[in-house]
Parts: sequence; C-alpha cells; structure tokens
Amino acid sequence: MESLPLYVTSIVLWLTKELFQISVPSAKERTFIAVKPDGVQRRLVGQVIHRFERRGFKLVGLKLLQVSKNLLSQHYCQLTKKPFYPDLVEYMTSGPVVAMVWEGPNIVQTCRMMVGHTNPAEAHAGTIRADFSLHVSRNVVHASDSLEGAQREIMLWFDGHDLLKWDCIDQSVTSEL
Ligand SMILES: Cc1cn([C@H]2C[C@H](O)[C@@H](COP(=O)(O)OP(=O)(O)OP(=O)(O)O)O2)c(=O)[nH]c1=O
Ligand SMILES: Nc1ncnc2c1ncn2[C@@H]1O[C@H](COP(=O)(O)OP(=O)(O)O)[C@@H](O)[C@H]1O
Ligand SMILES: [Mg+2]
Repeated sequence: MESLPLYVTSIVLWLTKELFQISVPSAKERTFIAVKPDGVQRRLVGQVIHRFERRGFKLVGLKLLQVSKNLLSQHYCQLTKKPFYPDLVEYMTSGPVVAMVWEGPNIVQTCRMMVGHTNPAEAHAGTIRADFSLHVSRNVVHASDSLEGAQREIMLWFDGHDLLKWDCIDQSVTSEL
C-alpha cells in the first residue's frame, strides 16, 4: 500500500490532537541539574552525565564553577530557615560544582525520578542517589523539583547566551511532536 503524502499525515495528526485534546509533553522542557561538590570530588561527573544521555535527554548547557554563598542562598532560598542550612552552605561551597541544563519531554519529573529521594537511605535502587550515596547531607546531585523551579534555577545559574539550541539528528521524529 502506498504511504500517504507527508502533509496529509501532518494534517491528520494535528486534527487528532485538536479533536481529542491529546496533550503531548513538550520536547523543549528544560531542567537544571548540578553535580554537587561530593560528586565532583568522587569523579562521578561522567557517570551522572551518562545517565541522562543514555535516557535520551539533550545537554544544552554545562559549566564547572565554584559556587558563591550569594548564589547558593538564592538557589536554596526556601531552605534558609532549616537547621541544616549552615552545613548545606558549607558543603555546597566546599569545592567545584558542575551545573547543567538538560532538555527533553517531561524532563523535570523524569530527572527527579532518576535522581531519587533526597535522602539516599530512602531512594530506590537504580536512582543516582541510591547508587552513589549514603547520606542526605552528601547526596551527589541536585535536580529541579518543578517546572517553575527549573525556570528560576536556570535563569539563576546560566546566562541565556550560554544555553545552546541544537538538533539531535537521531530525534527528529520526537522533536516534531
Ligand atoms: C531535608 C534536608 C536536606 N539537606 C540537604 C541535602 C539536600 O540535597 C539539600 C536540599 O534539600 P532539599 O531541597 O529538601 O532536597 P532536594 O532533594 O530537593 O535536594 P536538591 O534541592 O539539592 O536537589 O539540603 C540536609 O542536609 N538535611 C535535611 O534534612
Ligand atoms: N535533613 C537534611 N540534612 C542534611 N541535608 C539535607 C537535609 N534535607 C535536605 N538536605 C540537603 O538539601 C538539599 C535540598 O533539599 P530539597 O530541595 O528539599 O531536596 P532535593 O535535593 O531532593 O530537591 C538536599 O538535596 C540535601 O543536599
Ligand atoms: Mg530541592
């Protein structure tokens, strides 16, 4: 059987989405991920990146930096009253952090699942925190916990110019959705 012309397929696809109100997750959703100082010290950066790459997500921003207390207080503004906050600041400024922005469908929620519970003792096996850490105060990675949080954190840690728009040539089908 001959296949339908591309424009017919596109119109049918568009009509189907409109008629049935199918919501397709945006392939452009972004999240902020950081390998914390313990992860960098333990040379886990490559393994963390590998997890997101093999899942199929796209890296759009990456830098190694020494975090200032000022940046950290903005990043963790909701935690400043917590009893562990002073230790958290000391830990997060104790050495370099690898800051990243990743892109893909449903990425905020998926990365949270891949990172696992805040406390590694409660994280499921197979998550980054369960596989690489033992204690909540040294839990290797940060991942944004909501879409709004991701947007706020990306703007805080990155200059717009440092985020790259590029096409994964193997993902042209999904990027059209
Ligand atoms: C809740 C809690 C957090 N922390 C530390 C470890 C957490 O990674 C960090 C922030 O806590 P949270 O933001 O509550 O944990 P999180 O899983 O969202 O971690 P992150 O935001 O870094 O992705 O504070 C403690 O040291 N003790 C605690 O009781
Ligand atoms: N009870 C705790 N004791 C020490 N550090 C903590 C504790 N809870 C959270 N943290 C630290 O604060 C970070 C941020 O906390 P939170 O945003 O609540 O969790 P998550 O990192 O999972 O988003 C955690 O990743 C962890 O490093
Ligand atoms: Mg958090």
